[in-house]
Amino acid sequence: MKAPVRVAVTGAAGQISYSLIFRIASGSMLGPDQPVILQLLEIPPAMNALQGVLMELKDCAFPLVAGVIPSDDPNVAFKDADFALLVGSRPRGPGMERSDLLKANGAIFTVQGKALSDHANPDCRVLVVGNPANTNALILLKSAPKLNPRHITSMTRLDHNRSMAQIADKVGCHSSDVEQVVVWGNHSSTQYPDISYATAAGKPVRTAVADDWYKNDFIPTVQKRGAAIIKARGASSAASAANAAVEHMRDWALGSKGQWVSMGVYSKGNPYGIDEDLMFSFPITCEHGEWQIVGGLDRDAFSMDMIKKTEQELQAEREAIADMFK
Ligand SMILES: NC(=O)C1=CN([C@@H]2O[C@H](COP(=O)(O)OP(=O)(O)OC[C@H]3O[C@@H](n4cnc5c(N)ncnc54)[C@H](O)[C@@H]3O)[C@@H](O)[C@H]2O)C=CC1
Ligand SMILES: O=C([O-])CC(=O)C(=O)O
Repeated sequence: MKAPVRVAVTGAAGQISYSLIFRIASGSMLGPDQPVILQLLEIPPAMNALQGVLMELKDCAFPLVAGVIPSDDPNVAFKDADFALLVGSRPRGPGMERSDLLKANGAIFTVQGKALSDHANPDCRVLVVGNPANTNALILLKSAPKLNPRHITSMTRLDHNRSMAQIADKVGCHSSDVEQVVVWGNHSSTQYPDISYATAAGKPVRTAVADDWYKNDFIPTVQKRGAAIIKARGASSAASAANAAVEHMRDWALGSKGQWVSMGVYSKGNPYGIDEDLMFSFPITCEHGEWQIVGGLDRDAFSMDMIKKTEQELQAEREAIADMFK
């Protein structure tokens, strides 16, 4: 057995965490030979609900759980953390855009960025899930000077997985046979799910589907899937979001085995000429605990236009938080 690693999860009594924590504890994220110490952060009014989660966690008797530390203090929850999954923040309701949450949630990420910087393992790998995830991650990056900017990421894996599933339905294959999907930009309704390089069972997808389906059905379906789930469930996606978080961290830590994944990463030094001070989702491969952007992809005029729109939205979100860093 390996030595335990410390995994911090915020919003630990919320909807996403109710799936996420149990998946991490079972070994789905870091592997069946990796014990974990779970460090679970909540706000004081939710500490009772968190006690219930702890009771259930105990009742699972997971062999890989080497300790559980619940806290309402980020300085305690992030102490020596090797991985941090930042879920805790308000979800949107019907009719809202995720960027409407910036005012309510942005401040959380200055406080938690500082706490991570001061107390976590300096190599800590961070995933921001709470919305608006890209710009919250940018706030965190700017608040956490002791962390490696390459180790702060935001989640677009759910959009990536949604894209694979939509393509599989359309061409009639299994979603696991779909490869080389890319989600560019923001986890928002401007995101660009790009099938230009995608294959399904080894065959190019772009020529197998009609242009009209791609542009007028697939792209809006993926862009608005979160809102469709809120409409159907009366609450935002939780189990699929937890699954995406597990897969994001798993592939980052253990390698994507040559597969392309989508991750929001700091854009500094990116090969596509994107503004260099954004958290932007790119095509990524992971190896040995580090990510690399897949370079050298040709983008046609349609793709360039879609990428520009999502970049501009992220620039506007950055403008909206500029006052926090004056
Ligand atoms: N990036 C993505 O793909 C996705 C992101 N999300 C986002 O994830 C976030 C969480 O969603 P749910 O779990 O469904 O919400 P939820 O409301 O069920 O749970 C959020 C939890 O965070 C806690 N919390 C609030 N402020 C906190 C703080 N400062 N520190 C620690 N905990 C805090 C709350 O007490 C609550 O228990 C939302 O912002 C949602 O929009 C949801 C789905 C996908
Ligand atoms: O749409 C939302 O607010 C929740 C979310 O981020 C998603 O399901 O992609």
